[in-house]
Amino acid sequence: MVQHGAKEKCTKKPSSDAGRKEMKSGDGAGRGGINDLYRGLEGISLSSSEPRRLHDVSSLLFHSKSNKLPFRLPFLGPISLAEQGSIGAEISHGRGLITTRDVSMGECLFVVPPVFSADAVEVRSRYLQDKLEYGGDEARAVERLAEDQIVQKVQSACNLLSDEGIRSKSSADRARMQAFISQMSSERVPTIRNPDALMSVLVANESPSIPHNVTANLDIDNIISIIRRNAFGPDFHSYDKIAKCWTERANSECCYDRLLGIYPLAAMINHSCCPNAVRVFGCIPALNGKTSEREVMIVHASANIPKGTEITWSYLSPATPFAVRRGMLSSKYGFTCQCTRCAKEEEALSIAELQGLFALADEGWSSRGTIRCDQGEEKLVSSIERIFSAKQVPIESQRYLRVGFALLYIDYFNAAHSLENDESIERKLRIAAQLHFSFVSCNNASTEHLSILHLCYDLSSHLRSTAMKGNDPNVIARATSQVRFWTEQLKIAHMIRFGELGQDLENVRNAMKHSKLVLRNQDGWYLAKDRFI
Ligand SMILES: C[S@@+](CC[C@H](N)C(=O)[O-])C[C@H]1O[C@@H](n2cnc3c(N)ncnc32)[C@H](O)[C@@H]1O
Repeated sequence: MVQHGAKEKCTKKPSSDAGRKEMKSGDGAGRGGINDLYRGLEGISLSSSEPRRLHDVSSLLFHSKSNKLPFRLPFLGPISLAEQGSIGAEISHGRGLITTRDVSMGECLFVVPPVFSADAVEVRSRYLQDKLEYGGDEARAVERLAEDQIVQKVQSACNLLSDEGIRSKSSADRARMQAFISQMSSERVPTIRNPDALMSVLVANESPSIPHNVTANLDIDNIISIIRRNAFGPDFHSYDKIAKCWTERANSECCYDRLLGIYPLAAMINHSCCPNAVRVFGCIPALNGKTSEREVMIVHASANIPKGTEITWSYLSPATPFAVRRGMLSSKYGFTCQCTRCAKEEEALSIAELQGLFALADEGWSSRGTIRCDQGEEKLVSSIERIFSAKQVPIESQRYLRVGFALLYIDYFNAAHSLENDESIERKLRIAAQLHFSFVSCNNASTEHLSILHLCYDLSSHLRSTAMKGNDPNVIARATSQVRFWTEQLKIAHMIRFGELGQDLENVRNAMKHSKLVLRNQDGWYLAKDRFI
């Protein structure tokens, strides 16, 4: 049961030390310029036979300064709340979200603002002020400052509500507090009697039916525990990168719009290692005379989802190897994942010859970004591919397994940028195609997937440039169709991640330009103008 009882002011000092849900980005140095990408797009038809989707979310992302919103917030698409044991819905654990009709890949499921969030500009200024005190743990310092800011905001809403004199004026605060409290651990919440009413609470709708005593039992430990279990961190970037950027660019503008936010509806989504939804964060224009832009979370379907199916996403990067995934899910979230991918990978673990490979995947994970792409690496990736086929691992299992080696593969493909001959580029492209299809099975349009697709685009356009220098029309036609294939894959992945991009070629170009800049450049995030990933 959500706790309602004696009101108490929150007085203890905030402090924090927990890790948070994060995704790792795949970085690498780019070869082909943006212009190559544009050239590859020329002549590619963007017309789609599918009907237009509910909302063109991309217009929200690309025209965020236009002061126009294509819909009202919160936008709730074809979703509903359900719980384990509900008739007609298979929920993996406790409460969860399901689709209320068949949903197509890329369709927007919901768009919500946070009920509480850390303001990046304020956290950055605190961080730069206190910098000397961090003793080498700058990443933790950024995380702690972000967390402390949310604690303070919750405390002040809480204290405001405890004040009898202003209680009647604070329905927005009451709604936010109610949404916040609804995230107390599932053992302490009731079964869902009225899914619509709970949905309303989770998105902080200001309803007169919200009780006045929502501040009950919310001491500092409760607040911190809710933040640590449910807040959404930087997602695409790590606190490490943010701290580095802030330190190195102390005199320039703040280059991260969001750090940490509380999204109670999104916190209802359960985990799967082969999920059917992805999230991105965006900024929407200020409304009603308010000056600052608002952060929003936008959730899309990353696969076709039949009506009544549970909506899931991955709490970890899909590129996390099996053993690491299992350990992290157990220690951080307290469960063992039972998804198809985990079952297939566990089965593969029983093949003796594959066990050495599992160890390699773990090693690649723990030394990510530091592995050098030399001849040894080439042998390593080739031998992974050879073992898969020699041991006749079923295609489905191969796909799941390959994603756990993604970091090794990404390093390997990055090495292709310094390659001397087209034959080896072609070989890499063939392997890349396998990895691309693997990502489609595990987590469409994840950061790592987009990174691989951009690399594939570069490799194929390099082959096409070489072909153009010769005079063989067949070779040129083949190379051109390869570029088109990868461009099309990129377009689809972008549509999944950022929603329906519409018929406007310019929107697709912008999305590709933006994510290529972010994914492939160490300074990408800083350089990118539209910060919506
Ligand atoms: C963010 S909450 C998800 C909503 C949760 N089901 C509820 O009722 O509040 C995360 C918690 O849900 C549970 N959970 C999420 N995904 C799960 C899965 N695939 N299998 C088992 N438990 C899961 C774990 O207890 C986890 O700590």
